[in-house]
Amino acid sequence: MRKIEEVISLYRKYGCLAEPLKGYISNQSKGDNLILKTQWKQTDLERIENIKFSKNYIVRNGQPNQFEVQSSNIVTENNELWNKESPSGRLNVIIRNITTKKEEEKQYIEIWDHRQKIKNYNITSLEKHGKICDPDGQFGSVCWSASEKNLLYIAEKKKLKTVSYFDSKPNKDDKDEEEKPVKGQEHDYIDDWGEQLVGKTCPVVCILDIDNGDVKVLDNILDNHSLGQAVWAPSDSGVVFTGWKNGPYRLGLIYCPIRESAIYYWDIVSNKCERLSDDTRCSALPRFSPDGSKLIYFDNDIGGPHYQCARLLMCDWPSRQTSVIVDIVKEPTVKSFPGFYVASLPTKCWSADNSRIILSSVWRSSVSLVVVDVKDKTVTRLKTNVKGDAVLMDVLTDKLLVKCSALNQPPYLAISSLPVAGQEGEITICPLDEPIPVPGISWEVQTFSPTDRPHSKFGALNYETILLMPEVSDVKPPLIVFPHGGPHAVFTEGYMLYTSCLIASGFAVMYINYRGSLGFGDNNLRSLPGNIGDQDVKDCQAAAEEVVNSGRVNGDKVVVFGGSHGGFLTAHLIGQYPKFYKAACCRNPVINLSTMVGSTDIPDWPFYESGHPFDHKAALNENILTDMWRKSPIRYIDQVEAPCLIMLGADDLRVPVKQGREFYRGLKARNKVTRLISYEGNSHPIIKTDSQADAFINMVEWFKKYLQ
Ligand SMILES: CC(=O)N[C@@H](C)C(=O)N[C@@H](C)C(=O)N[C@@H](C)C(=O)O
Repeated sequence: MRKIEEVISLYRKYGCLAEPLKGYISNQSKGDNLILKTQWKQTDLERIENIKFSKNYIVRNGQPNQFEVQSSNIVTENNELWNKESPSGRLNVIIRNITTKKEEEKQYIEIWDHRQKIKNYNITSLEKHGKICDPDGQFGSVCWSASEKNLLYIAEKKKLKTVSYFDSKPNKDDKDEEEKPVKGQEHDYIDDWGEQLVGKTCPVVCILDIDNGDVKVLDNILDNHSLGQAVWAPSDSGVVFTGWKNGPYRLGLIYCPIRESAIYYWDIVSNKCERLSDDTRCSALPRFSPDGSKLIYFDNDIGGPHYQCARLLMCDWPSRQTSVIVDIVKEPTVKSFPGFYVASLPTKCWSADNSRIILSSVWRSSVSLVVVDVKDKTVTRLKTNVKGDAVLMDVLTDKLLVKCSALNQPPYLAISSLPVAGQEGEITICPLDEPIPVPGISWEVQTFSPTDRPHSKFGALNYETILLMPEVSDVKPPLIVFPHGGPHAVFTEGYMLYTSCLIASGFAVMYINYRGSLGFGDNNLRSLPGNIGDQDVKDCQAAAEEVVNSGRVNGDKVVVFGGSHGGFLTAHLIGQYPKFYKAACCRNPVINLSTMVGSTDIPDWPFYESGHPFDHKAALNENILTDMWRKSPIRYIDQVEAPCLIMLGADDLRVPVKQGREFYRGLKARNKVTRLISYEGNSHPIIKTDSQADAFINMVEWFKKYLQ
């Protein structure tokens, strides 16, 4: 293992690489020449901040899949919330966040042509709505009308002004009723959508008239709903959007596409709103075909596992007839299509001839490009000529802009071509910049079939691990067992900074996609709820023992690391197998399911994952309390021997700091070696520039100390 000074310099090197955030193929692209507009981020550890910059490319499409690339100069922008060109490519909109000298936050919508800024609207001063939602966020979207006369965006609904009962400022009589401030409600609790959506209470659809700056706010078209993901309907006849039901109270929405939601259409002429999707399902991610004849979206159950296998549906726009294009896949084979697991979709995801959809989806332990023919409802995996994950960023005239990465390869952008229908086999990825891999990392995916522990309902299911090894190691490396969180999430063959730095520091790392992970079929995913703390723990331990018994790692130097549900598994593993692990590090761990219920933004999660039904009226009782305790790591705290480092995001609403603190106190009271680090300004993900770097070095130091 490297010295800590070397680990720090490794992190400085790999932790500050530029990473592509988003990009699109410009509508100005013509024939052979593609114009790509991309936005990047880069960590600056000296300034302790993430900077953002844009980069444009001209790609000449010579021979098929042979592209000549020129990249433009780099322009930095940190206050740009979004930059999107109009359908013709003639105009660009920039939504800008400005903090004034008086520390006021103002938002502007700027319209640019090829020469200069031609309009600049101070949206905040209009006082028509609250803050504009991040277009990349849960609710966000920014969409030009086909006419290029209007811009669709999502903003927080305007909140009532409130004043004290003792406010003596005279009420201006000219104010209409809803403008008059309300007395005595300044301290009312305002329900919001929870983790990373604090203050997001009721987003609404807004329409800006590009020419005169008027803003129309659609804040009364759908009662008691939050609106988002809005797109223009064909011929700008109205707006299609996703509506999430607000009441009776909101449950955390991020990472939880199971909150009651439906797809709606608001007609601009009638001002009427109609629901397009099934109100017994959760629907989201509406996308029109280029000719406007078809609308697709995804749906899954309301409630249940927080990520699920989703259905792909298509609405024939003229007739509004809706059909299922791709259904849930309950039990795929190791090689077959495992179903759709989609957290987001690029704005454009259709082939030029309106017959196919292209997207990225989890496919066992990787993220793959997938093509769906909406006529014959076939699903084809697009294999690429590079290892790792391929995430679709944009499609235009059957050219694909793809974000690629691998376990040893930081993310880069590439261009490729969609094969003709029926011949979707392997595609050639053409990088826009020369990929620079992290040297010395090899890996292999292993499949486990725990036939000795079949699931009571679904029988023999399998799961996978990814074992990453340092290529150059004169001794058997120590092993970090690394289960993912969720639990309905997955570790894939894409790049992760922490992992590449751990390997480069001399550790072996084993990702564990235990049963219940995404990408292995719906039955696999649903096998875990009700069995957490047992099935997932045993899956992790079986995999860890297998790799130790294989002699490839130093079995006397095994440690474990995990975040959130991965932290839950970490705490379980050191409690249930106290002699096996020499040290542990858990980030925002779930420690006690019953005490999580009253403080998390997702109280349905501890109920559902421990096998108990949930609705908004759900309350703990003696039976549930006992069962939750039995499934929680706190149950095994007396057995813990491994020194345990606990890292918390001080603002975490998902797994509140009380969980980690409960574990810390229990360990301290039992004279166990433990340390708790609380990172201010971080929520569930500990990703602030300095915090993320500090957490990594502290974790490596902790492991090195107890592996000596
Ligand atoms: C997949 C997922 O994130 N599920 C949500 C319900 C969730 O936030 N789960 C947390 C308990 C968790 O484990 N989150 C993981 C993904 C993490 O590492 O933050």
